[in-house]
Amino acid sequence: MTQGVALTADELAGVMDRAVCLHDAAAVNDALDRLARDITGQMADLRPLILGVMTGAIVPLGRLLPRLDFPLEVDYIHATRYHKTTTGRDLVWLARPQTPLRGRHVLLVDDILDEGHTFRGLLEHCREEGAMSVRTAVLADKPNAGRVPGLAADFVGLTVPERYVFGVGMDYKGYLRNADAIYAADPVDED
Ligand SMILES: O=P(O)(O)OC[C@H]1O[C@H](OP(=O)(O)OP(=O)(O)O)[C@H](O)[C@@H]1O
Ligand SMILES: Nc1nc2[nH]cnc2c(=O)[nH]1
Repeated sequence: MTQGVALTADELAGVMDRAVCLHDAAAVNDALDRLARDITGQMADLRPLILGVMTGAIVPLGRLLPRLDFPLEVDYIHATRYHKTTTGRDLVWLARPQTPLRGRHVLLVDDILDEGHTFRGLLEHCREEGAMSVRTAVLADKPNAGRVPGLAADFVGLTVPERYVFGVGMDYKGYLRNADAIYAADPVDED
């Protein structure tokens, strides 16, 4: 697998300085509250299996779970197509969930929906494994003309423009997932 570029603290500080804040920490909190309310409304009685899509889901899922006050199980699924870069390629599977999916109501949680190839592959996998239903939740939705036709998330926190975004789980070349707001990288940093 492609390794991330070793960026220095100065280089990362430059990326942050040039970036534009799209959704600040308060807006992200509100979006997580809304997501939790919507998910609860539809899934509270389904004893769902929630699958975090690693690695990006780690922050939004970790913040969503304490907001969900009903019986649920959590596992993870790991597939990547950006490999710590800013350009998507083929979906590479790194881990399949250990929990059997047969007969389960599954909720896939990810940080961002962009072209949709990741969700398409994961939805296919869950259905092949016999899930009774599969829903999708994302913190950030990036509508674009390259989207897999007909693919949309069931639960969306925020919308972002067609820029490379990072923060709240989303990486910039493997870094900055820990930023507590959602930023758009400057075009000079997008290569
Ligand atoms: O809709 P798509 O165009 O398929 O892109 C969305 C996917 O891209 C990112 O994952 P990435 O492959 O970068 O792995 P990561 O979660 O480790 O950052 C993100 O976490 C989504 O899973
Ligand atoms: N971090 C990050 N990951 C993505 N995966 C697909 N699009 C994006 C994006 O804009 N940012």
